[in-house]
Amino acid sequence: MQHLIDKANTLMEALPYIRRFSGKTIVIKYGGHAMADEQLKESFALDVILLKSLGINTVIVHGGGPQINETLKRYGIVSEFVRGMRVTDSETMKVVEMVLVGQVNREVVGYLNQHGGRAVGLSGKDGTLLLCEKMLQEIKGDDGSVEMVDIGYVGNVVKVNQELIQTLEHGKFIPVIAPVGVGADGASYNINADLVAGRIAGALKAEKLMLLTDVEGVKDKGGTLIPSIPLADVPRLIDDATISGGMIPKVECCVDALKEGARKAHIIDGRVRHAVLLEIFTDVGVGTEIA
Ligand SMILES: Nc1ncnc2c1ncn2[C@@H]1O[C@H](COP(=O)(O)OP(=O)(O)O)[C@@H](O)[C@H]1O
Ligand SMILES: CC(=O)N[C@@H](CCC(=O)OP(=O)(O)O)C(=O)O
Repeated sequence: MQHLIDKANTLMEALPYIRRFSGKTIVIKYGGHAMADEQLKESFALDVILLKSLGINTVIVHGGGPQINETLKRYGIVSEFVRGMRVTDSETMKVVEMVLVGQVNREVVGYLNQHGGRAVGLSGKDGTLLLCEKMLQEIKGDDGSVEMVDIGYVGNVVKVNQELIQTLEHGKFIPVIAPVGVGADGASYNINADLVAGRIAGALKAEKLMLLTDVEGVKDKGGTLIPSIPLADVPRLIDDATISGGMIPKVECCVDALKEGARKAHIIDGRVRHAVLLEIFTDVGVGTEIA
């Protein structure tokens, strides 16, 4: 009997969170590493469908970095990153679009729908969902000098067509967005998926932005998880290299989303089954909150 009471208690623990989030928007960035195996993909799909059934508007932005790497390798194209952004020439851009829009997006939509969801796949080009401009990357030299580097077809989001997302939400659909945007000239741009999720969360004034990744959260130099990072500490943690590589766009996009009006931002471990539910519906929370 006790285990049944424990189950009921667990459900009751979720009640205040259901009340708080019902009718609100949560933006989830589903990283390429978090799609590691079949069980994880299934638990992610079920989590999202549960949120939607509880009346929580859920918007998915997916990544696909490892999947792009695999295909580029097959084509013999070498790829490098500058501060977590892939240097993207026109040949690389074709592969990025093919993998993100033609493969990963289809797969995420397929999983959600197969488990009973009403997912609709979009790229940032559909309905000009993500209008972009070319991003230049800032490189700081050891002498304190700053150089702006052209990294090709890498985009910064200048405008989000939030009306398109809201139309889908009102129709009870789950938007699943591939991080490929369009420039004013019609060119395709590769956008870091964290950045897209952050801009969408900001534009929608989301209740929560969740970035699912392949580590427990943000760690200090000793490798210990930092549960909460105040906004003001982020530049220092990047400057002293506590935060590096792919974690830089993650924390920066959390900061941007919060400044734009999103209420909370979390970086959590997508390798844990039901990570999304644990973060939203339990008192403990998981990962790192940028506060
Ligand atoms: N302070 C830090 N805490 C945790 N991970 C960090 C930190 N600094 C850099 N990283 C790196 O960032 C990676 C996550 O970024 P990335 O590989 O781009 O993830 P994703 O594919 O989920 O977007 C981690 O696997 C880790 O190697
Ligand atoms: C500009 C840039 O770096 N774009 C990313 C887009 C995919 C992505 O962000 O995927 P993950 O979240 O799985 O890393 C890339 O080309 O890998």
